[in-house]
Amino acid sequence: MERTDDAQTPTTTARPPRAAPVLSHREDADVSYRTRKWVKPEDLNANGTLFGGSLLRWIDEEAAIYAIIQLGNRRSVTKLISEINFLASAEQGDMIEMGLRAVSFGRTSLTMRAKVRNIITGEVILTIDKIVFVSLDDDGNPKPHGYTDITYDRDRLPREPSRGAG
Ligand SMILES: CC(=O)SCCNC(=O)CCNC(=O)[C@H](O)C(C)(C)COP(=O)(O)OP(=O)(O)OC[C@H]1O[C@@H](n2cnc3c(N)ncnc32)[C@H](O)[C@@H]1OP(=O)(O)O
Repeated sequence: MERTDDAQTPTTTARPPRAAPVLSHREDADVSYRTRKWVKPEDLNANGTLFGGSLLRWIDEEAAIYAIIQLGNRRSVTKLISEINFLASAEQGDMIEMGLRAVSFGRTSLTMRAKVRNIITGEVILTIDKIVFVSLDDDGNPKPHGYTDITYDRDRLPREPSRGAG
């Protein structure tokens, strides 16, 4: 039986060669870039470009680790992710980097902004104005974290005496 257009496997159209973009190393005005990812076949959507769900999973994990370090509490959970604006995409083999910055510290929460860019094309893939994480107590209720600004060290990480001791 002849295949219809809808049934065809998507193919990636070759990008015309272009000069490598000059990206600032790890910082821009909005965020500090942290984790880089390589776009693999399992990360693609039916259009043959980066699947938004994969990207959101990576960002949520990145934000969770950032919040845990900033709030000094492993029980920090995603409360809110604001509008996600997909501006560009990435193809198999591209490398992307994810950036975050703390915007404000509340009593129990931390608000961050996120940006993802394509290292190969230099394009911004998405921006998220607000990602809110909440610090929880052992009963799962919001717990005051006591912090008002960013730490650049690992000094808030909760210590577990039974682990890592000589
Ligand atoms: C890493 C992960 O993937 S975690 C998995 C996904 N996340 C979850 O499962 C969390 C499920 N949600 C919950 O358990 C609850 O909503 C909780 C415990 C997080 C919060 O409960 P709430 O009843 O909203 O708590 P409460 O009203 O006290 O608000 C807690 C904080 O969140 C903030 N907050 C609550 N709702 C919002 C909102 N819509 N937008 C922004 N901030 C909000 C509050 O301002 C408060 O911050 P502050 O103390 O710094 O002022």
